[in-house]
This record gives sequence, C-alpha cells and structure tokens, in this order.
Amino acid sequence: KSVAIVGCPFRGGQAKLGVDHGPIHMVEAGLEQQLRDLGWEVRFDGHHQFEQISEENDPPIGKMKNPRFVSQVCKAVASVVSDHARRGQLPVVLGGDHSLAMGTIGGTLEVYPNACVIWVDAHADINTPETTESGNIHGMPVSFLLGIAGNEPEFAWVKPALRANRLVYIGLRDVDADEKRILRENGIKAFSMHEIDRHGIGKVVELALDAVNPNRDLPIHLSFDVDALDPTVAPSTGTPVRGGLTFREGHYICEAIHETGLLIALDLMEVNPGLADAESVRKTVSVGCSLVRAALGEALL
Ligand SMILES: N[C@@]1(C(=O)O)CN(C[C@@H]2CCCCN2)C[C@@H]1CCC[B-](O)(O)O
Ligand SMILES: [Mn+2]
Ligand SMILES: [Mn+2]
Ligand SMILES: [Mn+2]
Repeated sequence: KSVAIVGCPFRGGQAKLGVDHGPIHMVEAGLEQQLRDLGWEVRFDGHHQFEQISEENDPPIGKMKNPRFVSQVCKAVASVVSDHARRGQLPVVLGGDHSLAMGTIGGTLEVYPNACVIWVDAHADINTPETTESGNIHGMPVSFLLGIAGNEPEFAWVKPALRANRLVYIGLRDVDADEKRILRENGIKAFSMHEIDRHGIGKVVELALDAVNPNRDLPIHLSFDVDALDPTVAPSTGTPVRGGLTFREGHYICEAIHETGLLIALDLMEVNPGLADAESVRKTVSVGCSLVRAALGEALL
C-alpha cells in the first residue's frame, strides 16, 4: 500500500502568517522516512505551489475573505487528492489551514462516494458564508461539503457530496451559536470534550464509528486539526482552545482508526510554525508527525 504526501502550503482560509509553512516543517522533521520505516511506499511530489492571487484581485464576497484564492486552491487540491486516491494511494495532506478540507474531502468523495468523515477538531468548521463572524473560510469547509453554504458561484465546483449521517466530530469545545444550531438542525453527531470526559476516548471512538460506519465497511477520511489537542500538547496553532485532547487521546483516535483498516485519506491541518518559540514549534511539528504515524500503523507494542 502506498502513501502520497501532499504538502499544501496554504494560509488563505485564515489571517495568521505561518500556517503555510506547516508542510515544510513536517517533511523536514523526517515524515517521509518515518512512514517508509513503517513499511509504506511513500511518494512525495514536493510541496504544491499555489499561485497567489493578489488581495486587490480577490475582494471579499459577502463576509468571506480571500474567496477566489481559497476556491482555486481547494479545487486544485481536490484533483490532486482524487488522482492519488484513484491510483489506490492514501493521500496524507499536510496543511495549511483547514479550509483545504473542501478540497481534500471533495477529492476523496469523488473516488469513495460512500466514505465517512471523522473530523477531529476543537471547532466544527461548519459556519456558512452568512453565519460566519470572522469571514475566515477555515471556519466554513463543512458547510460547503454538506451543500448548506448557499449558492456561492465562486464555490459552485464544490459538490454537496457529504451526507450529514456520514460526518462525526470528536474534540469540539469552541462552537459558535449558529454552528450549534446547524449541527442540531442537520442531526450531525458530535462528541465534545464533555462526552470524552464522561465516556473516555475508547468508548467515544467506538460510538463515533457506530454513528457513521456501523458495519465498519465504509472508507474513512480522517481530518485532524491539531487544535483538537490541548494547547500544552500542540501550542503552535492559529486558534488554540484550552481543555483539549491529551497526547494519548489524540493518538488513540489515530491508532483506533488504523485498526479498522478502513482509512483511505488523512488531513493533518493547522500546524503553524510561525506562532511560538522554537521548542513549542518543534513540539507541535513532532506531535503532528507522530499522529500521522499512528494513523498509518505505528503501534506501541
Ligand atoms: N468558528 C470560528 C470561525 O472563525 O468561524 C471562530 N473561532 C474563533 C473564535 C474566537 C473567539 C471565541 C469564539 N471562537 C475559530 C473558528 C474557526 C476555526 C477554524 B479551524 O480550522 O481552526 O478549526
Ligand atoms: Mn479546523
Ligand atoms: Mn480548529
Ligand atoms: Mn485554525
């Protein structure tokens, strides 16, 4: 089985500099060899260069910031991911901000239309262009994938291919009021930090899989935002929220998903090496690489 590392140096879905340097830090930390050491055949075509659209040519559409830049990049990512998936490779997409998931999950669903999505994040990323307060599109990818973002001509290419009963969240703790309404209205299953405290991570992962993959026969796309982890574990990220997953809880999710044998795509998003001191950056990058290894089969025994 082979892995395709897809480096996406992209920050257009949010305002902080540095998250576009996430991929290079992960690759330079040795991720390629680490995955080869796990027995994977690894291909890495270099970090994708996305031609920047200048700000003056990309004015906001409604509240959405950098809409054309985000749309173009995500469209390009969707075809890169679907090409790899079509060749039977497992795309490991390194972000870059989480707006990229419009492309990664869009690409996966083209090849695996019955895939389910496990979204590990402090945030639901399900604002619509109407409900967003920040205008940052990294807070909106899920609404586009579900087809509830309204008809934005710029994003007409995003197929509403994700069904609400094929999406489940783990790690939520900073969800906007409108997002809570959207989750309820669409009956989307979400395991916040409260449920994790109550049941323990083992039970939560089982319940999450029961919700979207009851017969354990559907391909799984894992979209992991490092801000799901507690900021003491992954400090160098754009929207940190206290009270997050421990190092082990994060790894357990990845290990358990590997054990299903159903993983077909992985996103490791929002590592921003520009936000903290060298030691905190190193720690965040190292945790990111470790999570990827866990999802790809690195076991403790
Ligand atoms: N919902 C948000 C949005 O901007 O839409 C608002 N939130 C920040 C905000 C700060 C003040 C207290 C309430 N939260 C970030 C989130 C997007 C996270 C994107 B991700 O990819 O990092 O998950
Ligand atoms: Mn996110
Ligand atoms: Mn987040
Ligand atoms: Mn973020």
